[in-house]
Amino acid sequence: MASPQQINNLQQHFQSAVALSGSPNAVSTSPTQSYLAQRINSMKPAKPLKPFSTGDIKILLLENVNQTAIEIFSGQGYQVEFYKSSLGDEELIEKIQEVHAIGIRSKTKLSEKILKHAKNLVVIGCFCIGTNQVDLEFAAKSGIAVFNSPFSNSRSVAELVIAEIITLARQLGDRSIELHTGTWNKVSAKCWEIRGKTLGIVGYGHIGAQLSVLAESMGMNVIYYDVNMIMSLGTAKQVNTLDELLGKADFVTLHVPETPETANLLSTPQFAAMKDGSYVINASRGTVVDIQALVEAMKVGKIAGAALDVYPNEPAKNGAGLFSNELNPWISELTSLRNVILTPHIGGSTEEAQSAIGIEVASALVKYVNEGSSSGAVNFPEVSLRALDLDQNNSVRVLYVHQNVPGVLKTVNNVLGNHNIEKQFSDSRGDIAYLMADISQVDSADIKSLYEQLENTPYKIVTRLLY
Ligand SMILES: NC(=O)c1ccc[n+]([C@@H]2O[C@H](COP(=O)([O-])OP(=O)(O)OC[C@H]3O[C@@H](n4cnc5c(N)ncnc54)[C@H](O)[C@@H]3O)[C@@H](O)[C@H]2O)c1
Ligand SMILES: O=C(O)[C@H](O)COP(=O)(O)O
Repeated sequence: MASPQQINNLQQHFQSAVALSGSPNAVSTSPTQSYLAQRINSMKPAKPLKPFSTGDIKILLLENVNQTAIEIFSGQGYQVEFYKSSLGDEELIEKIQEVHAIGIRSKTKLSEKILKHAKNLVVIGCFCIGTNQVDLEFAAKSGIAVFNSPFSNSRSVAELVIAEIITLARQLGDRSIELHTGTWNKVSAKCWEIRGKTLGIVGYGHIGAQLSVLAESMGMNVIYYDVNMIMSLGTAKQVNTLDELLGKADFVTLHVPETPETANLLSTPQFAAMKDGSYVINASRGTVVDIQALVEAMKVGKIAGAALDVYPNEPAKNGAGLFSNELNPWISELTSLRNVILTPHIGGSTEEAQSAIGIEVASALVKYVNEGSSSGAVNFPEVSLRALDLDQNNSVRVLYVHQNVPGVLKTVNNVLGNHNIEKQFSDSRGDIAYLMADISQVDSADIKSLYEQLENTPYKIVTRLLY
C-alpha cells in the first residue's frame, strides 16, 4: 500500500506530466481516483530526473522504427503507438495532436501544416540521417526540438555504393536479369575492373569520406567536391569545382543533403560535362538528380549506367504498383534502359544501422523528455546540465524555451530568484533560446504558481518543470 508521502509524490508527478503539455490550464487538472490507484499500484521508487509519471508520455513511432527504440521507450514506461509505414496527412494530424513525442524516418513530412496541430509535442526523433522532411524552423519556433542520427547508417550507405560501382562496371544487373529469364549472355565488352578508375564524390561528409577510404583500398583514385574545405583521407584530392570533378571522374556519386542548392545538382549541363561512358550513383536524395535528364544522357550513350536509391516521390509504404507513372513520369523510360540499378531507398537499411539508430535517437529523446538535455538537437540550442537529484532540497528543473530577444532572462530570473538557483545554462540559436535552471527550496505548493508566472512571461514559447 502506498504511503501518504508516496501519494503526494505521485500527485506532483502527475502535475508535472501535465505541465509538459504546455497548457497553463492543464496544470489545475486533477487526476481521477482510478488513475491514481492504477499508478500507485505500479509505482516504483523515484529515480533522479524521472520526475513525472513517464507513463503519461505518449510517443508515436512511424515507418518501422527499430525494435531497440521501442524497448527503450517502453522501458521508460512511455505509451508507445507503433506503425510500420508512414501515415496519410489526415491520420497524422489526428494522431499528432495527442502525443508528446514522434519518431519518424525519411518519408513522413512534418510540415508546418502538420506541426501546427501538434499541441503537446515537445520532441521529434528522425531515426535516420536526413532531416529535410521536417520543417525545422517552424518546429524550433514552436518549441519542438528535433534529433537525428548523424552517422549510424553512413557505413551501410558507403558499402552499398561500393557494391553499385562494381555492379555497374560489370553490368551485373543486366546479366542477372538475363539469366533469370533464361538467357546466357557471356560478354566482356564495356565491362571494367574498378582498379585504377577515378571515383568522384560530391559531398565529402560522413558518407563521402567513409566511401573514399573503401574505394581507395580497392585501388580507385578518389577526387571529391564539397562546398566546404575538408581534409582528405588517404590520397583523395579535393577539387575546386563540380565541373572539374565531372570532367575527371569515371564514377560520380552524390552524398549531399537535400537543400535548395542541391536541387537538380546533376542535370543536362552536368551530364554533358561528364566523361563519355561514365556512371552516376545517387544515394542522397531524389531531388538532387534530374532523372529525365539522366534518361536522355543514357539514351545517347553519354552515361553508361546509373544506380538510384532515392527518388523525388517515394511511396509511403511497401507494395506493388506504388511507384507510379503519375508521380514519377520518367519511370517507364528509365526501367527500359540497360545497366540501371534501382533500389527502394535501402542505403541505410541494414540490421546494424537500424538498431544503432534506434538506440541513439531513442536515448536522445528520453534525455530530452526526462532531463531537458538538447545535446545533439539539429534545430535547437544545445543546453544540458548535470543530472539533478530531484529528491534533494525540494529541487525543480526549469526548462524554458523563448524567443531570442533582449530582456527575457532578466524577467525569468526575477521569477526564479524567489528560490535558490543552484545552476543554470542558457544558449540561443537563431530566433530561439533555451534556458535550463535547477532551483531548490521550492515548496510543492508553489510549483503551480512558478509554472504560471513563467507561462505568463512575454516571449515564452514553452515551459516545462521537472520535479
Ligand atoms: N540512401 C539512404 O538510405 C541514405 C542514408 C543516409 C543518408 N542519406 C542522404 O545522404 C546525405 C549525406 O549524408 P552524410 O551523412 O554524408 O551528410 P553530411 O552532412 O555528413 O555530409 C554532407 C556533405 O555535403 C556537403 N555539401 C552540402 N551542400 C553541398 C553542395 N551544394 N555541393 C557540394 N557539397 C555539398 C557538406 O558540406 C557536407 O560535407 C544525407 O543528407 C541524406 O539525405 C541517404
Ligand atoms: O536519411 C537517411 O538516413 C536515409 O535516407 C535513410 O532513410 P530511411 O531511414 O527512411 O531509410
